[in-house]
Amino acid sequence: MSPISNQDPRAKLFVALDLPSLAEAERLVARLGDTVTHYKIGYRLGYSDGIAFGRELAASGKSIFFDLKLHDIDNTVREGVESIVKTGAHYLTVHAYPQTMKAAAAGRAGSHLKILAVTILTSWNDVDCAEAGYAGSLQSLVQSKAKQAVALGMDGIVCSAQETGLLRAAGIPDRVELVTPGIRPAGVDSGDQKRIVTPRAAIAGGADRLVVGRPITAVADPVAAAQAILDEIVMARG
Ligand SMILES: O=c1ccn([C@@H]2O[C@H](COP(=O)(O)O)[C@@H](O)[C@H]2O)c(=O)[nH]1
Repeated sequence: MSPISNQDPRAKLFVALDLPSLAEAERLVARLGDTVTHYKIGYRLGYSDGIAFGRELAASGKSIFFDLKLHDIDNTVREGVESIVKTGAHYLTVHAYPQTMKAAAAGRAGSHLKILAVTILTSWNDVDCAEAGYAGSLQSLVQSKAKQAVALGMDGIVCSAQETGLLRAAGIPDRVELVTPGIRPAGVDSGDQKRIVTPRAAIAGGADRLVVGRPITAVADPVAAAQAILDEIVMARG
């Protein structure tokens, strides 16, 4: 499979393979076929067969995003990132703590792996930030973490699509990708997500890539659900 252009709407959509088993993930990827070109592998699959599966998908031409949200002592983060580089994956997340981001930058040096810094989870709101001991508003936290991530050489920021305008206005440069989970088509259950945006509004508001799990993986017709989101992406671009 030749690499798809960034202008192709499929390059904007990462489907989160949060499935209970490798067999179910393989079945879903086969069913989605060429409709989906970008996949995210997180804790659920990553802690079982997901790393090997991601390596296989990357070799077959899919774009792979390991959402492992690393945060550990520097040496462990650096060595973990070095292992992920060897899988051929394209993206990896780390939590946006300065030491962790510096270690991740060292681990991926000289490779094509892009490191994304997770600011504040999209399942959090202001109350959750206060409960975790943060002072200041959620938006100001996202902004300061994003600025620090850019200063430390991160390639992208994970935030809600509610914050993309704010981040660009605050000077986050265009070369830094804004990757946004918490995407919900109109009328779809938000589940545990607290900062949700529709696919169309997210793209119109400046999100570079959307991360979508359950609205595609937990429905009767995942191909139709993915296609409807791709249609919204096209509509948003006018
Ligand atoms: O802030 C964050 C960071 C990561 N995620 C991940 O994205 C998907 C979203 O799945 P849905 O089923 O569409 O809610 C999931 O894998 C999360 O771990 C996030 O939601 N928010």
